[in-house]
Amino acid sequence: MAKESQKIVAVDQDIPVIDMSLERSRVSMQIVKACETIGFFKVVNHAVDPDVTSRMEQESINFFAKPVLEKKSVFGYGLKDIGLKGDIGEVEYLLLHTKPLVLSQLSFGNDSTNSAVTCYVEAVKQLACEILDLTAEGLGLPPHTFSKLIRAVDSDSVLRLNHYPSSDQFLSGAKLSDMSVSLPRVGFGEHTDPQILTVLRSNEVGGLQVAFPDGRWVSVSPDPSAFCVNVGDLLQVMTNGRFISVRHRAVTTEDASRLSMAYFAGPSVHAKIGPLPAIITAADQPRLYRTFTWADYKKFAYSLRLGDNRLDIFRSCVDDEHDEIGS
Ligand SMILES: O=C(O)CCC(=O)C(=O)O
Ligand SMILES: [Fe+2]
Repeated sequence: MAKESQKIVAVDQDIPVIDMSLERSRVSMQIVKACETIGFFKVVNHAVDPDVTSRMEQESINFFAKPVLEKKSVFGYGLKDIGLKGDIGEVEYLLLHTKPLVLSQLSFGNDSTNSAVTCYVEAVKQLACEILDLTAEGLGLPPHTFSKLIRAVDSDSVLRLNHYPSSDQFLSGAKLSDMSVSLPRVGFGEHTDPQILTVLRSNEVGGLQVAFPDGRWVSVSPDPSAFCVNVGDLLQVMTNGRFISVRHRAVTTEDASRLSMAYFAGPSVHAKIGPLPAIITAADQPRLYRTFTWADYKKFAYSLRLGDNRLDIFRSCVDDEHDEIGS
């Protein structure tokens, strides 16, 4: 039996759904509240053109329908192995760097693929920056405090396409006659996202679950017209722990395959990340994290398992650092 702390609720009525068309100050307050209480929310009535999303989705479907050998020849493709430390899941994925030059010369698909990916990345980047600007405003910070890190020419943001096959097509080779396939399978194990902010869109098949501070795992109902947004580790650090980098996971339970497209908005590898002085001063709080570069953080994160807590090592022991953050 599931422990109380791991209880799953079937509905996601506790997940904030933020209507981006509402009055700006209201949206910004709602975003800040969601980031502080859960670290996760959905946005609707956003500015991403549905045609741009559909084209990206179709390119993803086309890619995952290719023979495995062909997919394996594409840089960034992964089958079941997540990271380098032995984590596995019922997932195949394609990880793409979002630098314009990389996107204009993809090693799969054709010109139309390149254009679909470029347009989608631009659209979700705009959305991530808009959400981050609203976040900064809600915190009383200069509007571009966070988004300037994403807009930097050498921003290290990535797009990951995840494909979770239906339960009758498990990658592990299990068959429907196998009783265990009716149980949820781990698609993408429990983790936090390392970057600043994640903007994720999925098809109509569910599977994403988020951990609430009270210990519940809440299943997120799929809505292809919405985007799921979650706080990443770096935003937790920059807000000195005021925002929660939410733990989440994806399970496969349905007889249909799930496709998710996650844009991870990150800074340049050289960017210095640490609690923002304005946040520490405003809350009159001790500084919880030391300053580090995104390169330092990534190097350390690669040495850990997917579900490990990566932030503890960056906890502050001293209170005397005043490096310029985000430079
Ligand atoms: O597919 C999902 O809904 C979750 C994927 C995810 O958490 C990730 O790619 O980091
Ligand atoms: Fe994630």
